[in-house]
Amino acid sequence: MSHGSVTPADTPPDTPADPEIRAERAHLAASREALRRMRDEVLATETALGDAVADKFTNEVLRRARRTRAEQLAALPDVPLFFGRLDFEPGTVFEDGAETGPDTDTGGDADRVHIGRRHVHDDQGRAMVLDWRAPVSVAFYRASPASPMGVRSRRRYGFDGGARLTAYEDEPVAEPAPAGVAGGLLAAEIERPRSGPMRDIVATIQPEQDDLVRAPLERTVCVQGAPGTGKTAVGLHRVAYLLYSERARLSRSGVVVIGPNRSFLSYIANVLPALGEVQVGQATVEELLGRVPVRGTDPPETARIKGDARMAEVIRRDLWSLPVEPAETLVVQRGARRWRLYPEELAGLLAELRQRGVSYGAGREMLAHRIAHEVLTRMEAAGEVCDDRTHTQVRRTREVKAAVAAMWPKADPVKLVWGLLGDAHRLARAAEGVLDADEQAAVAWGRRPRGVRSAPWSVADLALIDEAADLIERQSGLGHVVVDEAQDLSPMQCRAIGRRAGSGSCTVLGDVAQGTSPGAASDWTAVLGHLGKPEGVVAVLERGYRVPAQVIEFAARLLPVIAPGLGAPVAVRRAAGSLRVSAVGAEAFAASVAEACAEALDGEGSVGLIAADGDIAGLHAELAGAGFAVGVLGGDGAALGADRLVCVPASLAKGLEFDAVVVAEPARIAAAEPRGLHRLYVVLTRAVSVLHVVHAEPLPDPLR
Ligand SMILES: Nc1ncnc2c1ncn2[C@@H]1O[C@H](COP(=O)(O)OP(=O)(O)OP(=O)(O)O)[C@@H](O)[C@H]1O
Repeated sequence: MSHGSVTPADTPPDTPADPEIRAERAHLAASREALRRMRDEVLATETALGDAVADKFTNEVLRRARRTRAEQLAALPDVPLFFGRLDFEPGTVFEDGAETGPDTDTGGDADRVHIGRRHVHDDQGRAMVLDWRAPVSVAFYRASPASPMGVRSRRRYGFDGGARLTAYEDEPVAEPAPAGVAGGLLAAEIERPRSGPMRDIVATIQPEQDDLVRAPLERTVCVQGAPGTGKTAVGLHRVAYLLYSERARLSRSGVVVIGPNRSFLSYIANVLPALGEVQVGQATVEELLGRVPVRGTDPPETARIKGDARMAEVIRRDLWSLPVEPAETLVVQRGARRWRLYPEELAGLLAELRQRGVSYGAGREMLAHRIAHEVLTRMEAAGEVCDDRTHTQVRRTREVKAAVAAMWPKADPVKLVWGLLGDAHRLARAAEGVLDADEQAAVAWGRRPRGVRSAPWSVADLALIDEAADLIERQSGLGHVVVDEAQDLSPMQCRAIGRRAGSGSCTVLGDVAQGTSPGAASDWTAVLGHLGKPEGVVAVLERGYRVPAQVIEFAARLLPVIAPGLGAPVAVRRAAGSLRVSAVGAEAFAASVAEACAEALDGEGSVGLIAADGDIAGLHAELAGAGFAVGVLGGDGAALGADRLVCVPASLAKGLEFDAVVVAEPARIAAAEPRGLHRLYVVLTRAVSVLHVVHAEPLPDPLR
């Protein structure tokens, strides 16, 4: 790749000498002004609001739509409106030299478009900035010497912290690019110091990522990727892309992004709004399935069995053991006459309905209808005139209701699971031949909790309740579901999420080497099967953008133990001095950690001190006592971005990143849980620039 002129970003002249930069800045300012006008227009449009009471709802909907549209058009002050430009061969984009807008006539004989986060047009409706998701923009990410897509040259821009354009880099598409990461601006973008939440990567999406981002809505995509390969980024950008290309379908059915915990969700919360998408739901699995408050935690083995797909069969059997054959004749009194249905007739109706494959609740409804129908058949045979009203009346008689209640009892998902886990005999009946005695003992509550509200519900129980709920009444699906850190989902959780997706598609993101939950997945085909999307396509991302090679090579020493057969990631950057490992004496440990933090703070950007959960409070107290401004990451993620230095419990590190990371005592992280080495792998791969490992105990074997 060859570069055009690059103005050093560290000395941005207010009136740059380079006329190209002056012209580009003018276009940026004009685009910003045009976007402001577009937004003002939306807000000023007085949609004809009706005043009749019946119109109130419509009015509210219109108002809300207007507000959303205005939010989508709000320019974020520190995010530049465009980040790239394409010069196409003339006639590729515009017919006969037509131009995109008033500022795009400097391309000589080229068709020139600026690519940005939003579509911006001028007064006459001519495009000033094309949305990165528009079909023409694809070439920005994919044009290559082998397939130039009509592009002559691609320009990327550099900006300073205030979104002021300070540099550009031209890349003639016909020239082959060297292997490794693209030009200086791309490397600079990746290394730009982090502060606060995750940001978008629209300016620098790589071809292998773009393939996944633009995969069609119908396709379920499963991305296996080493730490920092951009899985989360790909998932969020795919959402933005799908909302652009399939807006009508998805705005009806909805999209949700599922992440491992609240602090992770707050970390990624700004990415979609920065791309103009303000209406995507985000939830943890616990929130998504939360029919009861979670109060308890299961031992790992219990969690693993409760998460096993065999539990679906146990629950199905337990629920369908509820309908029982009637013992008594049903007698319906109408006026002076009595109509009888004998037990064997009722049993026939029951058996027939059980075979139908309908949900439990629907079957129950149908039973009342079938009974009423039988009674009416008899009445008609005896010469009585019946109509729909008669049917309804019969169905609603006390006798029919009582017969249905006895034969096909009402079921409630929470009570069902409560009853099942709290009754060893009932569990044994439902689990016979499915779970062995030890497994049954592991999932049963020692003693039945008094009520459903006071039960020590665990996260794993939520998926059991959800399974029961769906058997009782089928749920309707969303248009698209993105699941991040999917390797940690149990099969039962996958089933629950798959039901939310219904006939819609999923983006499944994860890394089997980072699986830390008791039932963590080692095989994506199985995950897709449990999600009910066996046709999903598994793709592998290999190039790691976050972590420098020296650091990833150190962490990858764990791979043969934690994920045999999984290839080591290929880092796109090497950075001398990016890895330090300090062995210190136990007495000097705290001071050494503090010193490592101080050194990390000398550099730019965010610093994470990661340690075993149980060590965090002590380390935080030491640091605060030594005068550091330091926060502790808690469940809500509020500490991210508040202080430059944050203490991070190892269990919350997943998915996060910091410019510099200090890892205190890896052996204790590894020893803290059954899949501790997987946790350690996660922890060691959070650094963008520098990783400093400080230890007094010996390093875990594979790292030595
Ligand atoms: N094409 C790209 N251009 C610039 N930055 C990128 C690109 N792809 C990824 N990154 C950056 O690399 C970092 C890692 O990305 P991301 O968090 O999406 O990776 P991940 O695969 O989800 O990692 P993990 O498995 O550790 O959760 C982020 O800072 C992201 O912005």
